[in-house]
Amino acid sequence: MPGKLIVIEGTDGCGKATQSDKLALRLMADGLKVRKVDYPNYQSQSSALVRMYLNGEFGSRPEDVNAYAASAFYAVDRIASYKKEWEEFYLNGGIVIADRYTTSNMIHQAAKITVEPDKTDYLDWLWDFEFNKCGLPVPDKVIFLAMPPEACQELMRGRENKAGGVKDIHEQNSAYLAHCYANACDVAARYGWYKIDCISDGGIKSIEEIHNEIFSVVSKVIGRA
Ligand SMILES: Nc1ncnc2c1ncn2[C@@H]1O[C@H](COP(=O)(O)OP(=O)(O)OP(=O)(O)O)[C@@H](O)[C@H]1O
Ligand SMILES: Cc1cn([C@H]2C[C@H](O)[C@@H](COP(=O)(O)O)O2)c(=O)[nH]c1=O
Repeated sequence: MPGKLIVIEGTDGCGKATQSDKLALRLMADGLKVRKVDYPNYQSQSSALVRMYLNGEFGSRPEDVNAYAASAFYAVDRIASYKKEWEEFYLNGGIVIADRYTTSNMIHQAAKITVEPDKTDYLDWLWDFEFNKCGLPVPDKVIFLAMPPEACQELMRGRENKAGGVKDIHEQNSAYLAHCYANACDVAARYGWYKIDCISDGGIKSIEEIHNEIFSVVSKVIGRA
């Protein structure tokens, strides 16, 4: 019987790695069969086209590659990782914690499409493509870290740059990231994602506070509440 797939989502720098690592470690410490995956899978050759895109080799603006083409790059990387790294584990009952998933295409690629019905058409296409046609599992729960763009910028400034000082074409474009955040709020509501408001009383909630909220939601999903 398949296990569970839990996705931690949000815009760039909102705390996904921090929270997904913490969650996976806590579940493992509780003796559960857990695996953590993250996307893009930069270490794998399967992410070559994603890396070329984010490095600006197809154009320096996100919209230089349309939502459908860019989504296909990311989907191919995910399929390779699923087949090689976690399909068997998941189908045999393992719990998979994903830092980003198909849901990142919903946030960052759907943001390129501003008119209706084009955006809904794209979202329907993406669902059918990744889950029905390509056979990736549908998440049991998507937890959306609602961290506004200014707060994400603050967190990313405080972090050592992931790529040795070089920002990718999404990170270089603060207007695009702000637009992705607005789109993420819309998509989260459409798909019933669990939304965590990461700001309270004008400040960013602590890592521990956000973790406890995530843990309580996930405990219900895995039947441990
Ligand atoms: N709630 C928080 N309060 C304070 N600092 C935080 C919080 N959450 C994360 N951080 C810090 O913010 C930085 C960015 O967090 P993290 O790397 O987890 O984000 P991310 O969403 O995975 O980033 P990316 O989208 O670039 O992969 C890190 O230095 C992390 O320690
Ligand atoms: C998995 C995935 C990612 N993206 C976007 C989201 C980010 O802007 C970049 C990846 O950068 P990170 O900071 O290294 O996480 O790519 C996307 O558009 N679609 C996806 O499926």
